[in-house]
Amino acid sequence: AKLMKDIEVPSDAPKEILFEKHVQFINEYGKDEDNFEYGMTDYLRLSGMYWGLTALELINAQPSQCKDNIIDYVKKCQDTNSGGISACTGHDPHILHTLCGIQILAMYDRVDAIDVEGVVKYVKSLQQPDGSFSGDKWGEIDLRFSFCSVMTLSLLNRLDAIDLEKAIEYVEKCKNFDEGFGSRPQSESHAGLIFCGVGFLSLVNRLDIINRDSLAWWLCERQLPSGGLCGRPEKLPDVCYSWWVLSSLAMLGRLHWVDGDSLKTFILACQDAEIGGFTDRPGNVPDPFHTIFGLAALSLLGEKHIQQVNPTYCMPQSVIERLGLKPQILT
Ligand SMILES: COc1ccc(S(=O)(=O)N2Cc3cc(-c4ccc(C=O)o4)ccc3N(Cc3cncn3C)C[C@H]2Cc2ccc(O)cc2)cc1
Ligand SMILES: [Zn+2]
Repeated sequence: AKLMKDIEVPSDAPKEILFEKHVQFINEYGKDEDNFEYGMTDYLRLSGMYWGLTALELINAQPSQCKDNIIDYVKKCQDTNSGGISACTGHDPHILHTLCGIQILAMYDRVDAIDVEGVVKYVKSLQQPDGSFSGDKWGEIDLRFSFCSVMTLSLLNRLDAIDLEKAIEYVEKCKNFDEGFGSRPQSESHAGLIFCGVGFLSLVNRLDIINRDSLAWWLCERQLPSGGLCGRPEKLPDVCYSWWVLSSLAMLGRLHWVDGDSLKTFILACQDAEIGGFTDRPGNVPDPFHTIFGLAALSLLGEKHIQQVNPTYCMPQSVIERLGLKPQILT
């Protein structure tokens, strides 16, 4: 039989959630100027802020930065003539960072702080004649950008601004024979893109397009003996795939098909006991990206000391309810 690539969960790995360590890790991340992280993550600063701030919100902790400074930073990242939002002042706007900026403002109920019409104009400008979306003015097309565009507009209650039927038509073209999704039509199925495809259809109430049990089966096939989930066959487990696979299963009403106990053990083992935060797999370097997806996955697995997370938006359920948003979830 083919040897399955997997890892061993170390026996001395953490077995409970190190809440205080994670608060410290997020609040101190990237502060220390001479450590390599500082300059490295300029190009994804606003995304890093969304990942860190949402992690803190889910574990009921406060950011060390005051909320007005955070709001002001998002405002400073909005590009006046395109309306798009950049990761960092002086960088080009991109839909990935535009979404993160809107997610941060929505979480703090401060969407009024920026030029909403400008954001709507920017997202509209990204839609192509075939219904697809580019990520920015340079024109790269990816299913991720369809998902981020529609999520951004749904948070602003402005889905009327785009050709939704064409957008849905394009996403249907990205569905593969295994019911999974890739970046573009005929691209290989990958758990991260499946999350984008399922999330998009959840936002537009069209999960009927998917053969639910075939896709749920493909997703559960990603679980390895270590309990961890991987993104494609023959790949190593990684905690962020816990989120892409679990949230997709949650939207499809098949979360119970995965072995939650062994997955929880794997996720807990990805915590850094020294400095806090989650890594992609036990023993590696923690970062805010894997921290939010580790905590959000634990929330989906029913961890009672973590706030309920919405599987479609990866935001606190209380925020989605306050905004009156009802993404489709199959039961
Ligand atoms: C460290 O190497 C990378 C590689 C890709 C990226 S990415 O921006 O294209 N991206 C998100 C991502 C972020 C981090 C990270 C490090 C520090 C911080 C601070 O907040 O965030 C790390 C990885 C990462 N990846 C790569 C990855 C994760 N697991 C496996 N891999 C190969 C994902 C990548 C794509 C992406 C996914 C979701 C999303 O909302 C935005 C981008 C960033 C750093
Ligand atoms: Zn990862």
